This record gives sequence, C-alpha cells and structure tokens, in this order.
Amino acid sequence: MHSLRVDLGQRSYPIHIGTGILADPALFAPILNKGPVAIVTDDNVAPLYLETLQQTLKALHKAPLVITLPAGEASKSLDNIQEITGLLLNAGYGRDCTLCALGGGVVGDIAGFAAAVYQRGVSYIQVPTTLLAMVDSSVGGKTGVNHPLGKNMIGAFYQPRAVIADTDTLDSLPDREFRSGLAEVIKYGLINDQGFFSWLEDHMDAVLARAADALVKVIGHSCKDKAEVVARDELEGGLRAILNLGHTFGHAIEAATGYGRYLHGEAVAIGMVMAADLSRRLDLIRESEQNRIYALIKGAGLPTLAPALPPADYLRFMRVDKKAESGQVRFILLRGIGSAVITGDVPPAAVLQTLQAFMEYDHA
Ligand SMILES: NC(=O)c1ccc[n+]([C@@H]2O[C@H](COP(=O)([O-])OP(=O)(O)OC[C@H]3O[C@@H](n4cnc5c(N)ncnc54)[C@H](O)[C@@H]3O)[C@@H](O)[C@H]2O)c1
Ligand SMILES: O=C(O)C(=O)C[C@@H](O)[C@H](O)[C@H](O)COP(=O)(O)O
Ligand SMILES: [Zn+2]
Repeated sequence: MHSLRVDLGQRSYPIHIGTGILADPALFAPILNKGPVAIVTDDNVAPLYLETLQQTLKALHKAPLVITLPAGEASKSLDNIQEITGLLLNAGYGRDCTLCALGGGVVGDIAGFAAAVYQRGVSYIQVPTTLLAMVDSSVGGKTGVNHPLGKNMIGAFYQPRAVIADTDTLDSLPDREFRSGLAEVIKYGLINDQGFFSWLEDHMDAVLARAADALVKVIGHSCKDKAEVVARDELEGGLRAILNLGHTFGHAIEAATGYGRYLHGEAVAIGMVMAADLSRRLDLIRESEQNRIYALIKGAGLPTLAPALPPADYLRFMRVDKKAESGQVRFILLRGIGSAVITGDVPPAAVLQTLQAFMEYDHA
C-alpha cells in the first residue's frame, strides 16, 4: 500500500492506495466516528463492491444504511440531496455519523455535498472506484451537484476524513470510463509537471493495458500533484484554478449536450485540446507543443472534437463558469507543457475561432 497526505492543518487527511484495501478494517477503524455509518453508492457499483465494504464495516460492529442512486451524471442533482438527507433523517442519523462514498466521481461529489450540509456537516470518507475518482475527484474536497444552467453550480468545499482507493476495483471498470480518467491524469502533466507528461508519452501503452506498475505510478503521481495544489490553495483563491484546465470548454460541452452524451473526462479532453489551441493562437505555446498535446490525448483514446452546436450555445454556458470575474470569463491557458496560466483578457474572436476549429461537422 502507498499512502500520502493532503496537508491542510486540522483538516489534513490520508490517501491510501493499494490492492485489497477495501477489505481491511484496520484502515477504516481510525477514521469512523462513533455513530452509525451510511454507504452512498450507485446501482452499477453496488453489485460489485458493496458486500465487501459492508463486511469490512461489520467487522467494526457497524451495520451501515445503504443508499443506492441510479448510476450516471444525472444523479448529481439537488433532488438526490433531498433524498439522501431524508433517508438519513428517517434512520435517525445524528451528527456523529459517517458517510462512505463508494463509487466514482458522481457518488463522491453528491455524498460529499450531502455530508457538508446534513445537520450542517458530518464526517465522510471517499472510497473511489473509478480511475477518475482515484486521481482527481476524491481528493481536494470539491463537492456538489449540477444545475440545468451550469455544471457543479451548487456545492461546498468540504474535505473528507480519508481517501481509500482500492485499485482492484479498476478491474471491472469499462475501457471508456478508464480513458475518461486519463484526461484528468494528462491534465496534471500539462499544468505543472512536464516530466510526468513526458513519462505519459513514453508509457501510454502500458497505462492503457492497465499494467500494475503503470497504474501505481499514474494514481500515486496524480494524487501527489493534486494534493500539492490543494494544500497551497484549498478554496481556489488563485492557484487551484489551474486544476480547471480544459474545464471552461469542457463543462460547457457537458451542459450544452444535456449531461450524459460525453463523460466528464471526455469533455475535459476536448476542452484541453481547445485550451491548447487557444494558447497557440495567443502565441503562448508553439505549434509543436500543441501537436504533442493533441497526440497524447488522441493516443489515450480520448475524443478531440465537440458536437457542432451553434457557438452561442457553448458561450452561454461558458459565461456562467465559476472562474468568471466581473462577468469576464477566465481561461486556464498554457505557457508551455507543464506551465499553466489563468487568463482573463482573451479576445472573444480567438475563442470563437477555437470553438469552430474543434467542432465535429456532419460531413455526410
Ligand atoms: N470533485 C472534484 O474535484 C471532481 C473532479 C473531477 C471530476 N468530478 C466529477 O466526477 C464525475 C465523474 O466521475 P466518474 O468519471 O468517476 O463518473 P461516475 O461516477 O459516473 O462513474 C462512471 C461509471 O462507472 C461506473 N463504475 C464506477 N466504478 C466502477 C467499477 N469499479 N467497475 C465498473 N463500473 C464502475 C459507475 O456506475 C458509472 O456508470 C463528474 O460529475 C465530474 O464533474 C469531480
Ligand atoms: O479540484 C479542483 O479544483 C478541480 O477543478 C478538479 C476538476 O477536475 C473537477 O472537474 C472539478 O469538479 C471542477 O470544479 P468546478 O469548480 O470547475 O466546478
Ligand atoms: Zn474535472
């Protein structure tokens, strides 16, 4: 097992990454509150891993309430916050309870937000089962749900007590979901880790084959990169926004297509291709660097084109991006591979050109 720490003073917590650790009561014992436990999961993950987690908790004399949501992005809704908190109330759960988020980023984001607001805050643990959740969403305390007018528009910064990532769970993860997680992995290389980007260029075959040592490197390195940024700027006063590379375009793609046509990582992949293009148009990166970025994203089996919707559809969602200041959209752009910059004064004509350059026109 490999462990690291998110350094946030009193809110610091461990990230444990290893095989078979879902079944290890000794890992859970120190992080459970004295009250009851509820597991929040989804209907794909429950048949696969719920029993194991239940047995682990049973060994600690806990008989968890199980809350199972329909799998998919549409579950990240305020209605489901009402549902989860209602079930906790009916079960008589008080402030001494612990929620366990067993699943991907959808479960992690909504369970984390439920923990943040239930009785003004209860303890929770992230037990990620997708690559994306292991390398990104389970770490850093961004929790929340979507609104029809924008992605993740209702939420809270609320840190978990621990992250327990059992890499055995990835054995059952479909390839498309695995590749979606790789988009966020590539993001770390692009924003502040040139060496990691080069490593990914050299080892993408092993990563796609899910070779054990490649997976350990990818998950451990991504968590370390993210934990360092979060430790320096927990509430996104400045620096943390670099973790949003590709998300201004990506969130607009997800929202404009009704949350479901593109997986989050797929939309972020297209968004990163667009951010690289915009960076090159503004002479921040060279064409050769843009080509390397495109090649790595494509080589990871990720999409690089968005559907051909009227640009106004995308721009409407980009305007409500949470990074906007005084109504001005801010982009995370690249000054080179491994160096991100937060930029407010991007000419609208350049944004439009980038959008149009990466739309998938129907050539039939
Ligand atoms: N909070 C953050 O910092 C943060 C960071 C990145 C992404 N996110 C959010 O995370 C969400 C995407 O997360 P995701 O990609 O994990 O999607 P997801 O939670 O929808 O999981 C993907 C799919 O895989 C299934 N699944 C999960 N684990 C499995 C396993 N081990 N075997 C087989 N199937 C499994 C799920 O049921 C689902 O159908 C988005 O809502 C995104 O906005 C949040
Ligand atoms: O942790 C962060 O900070 C991120 O931005 C990570 C992103 O990958 C993630 O998709 C996050 O949910 C986006 O947050 P938002 O504030 O842009 O909604
Ligand atoms: Zn993301």
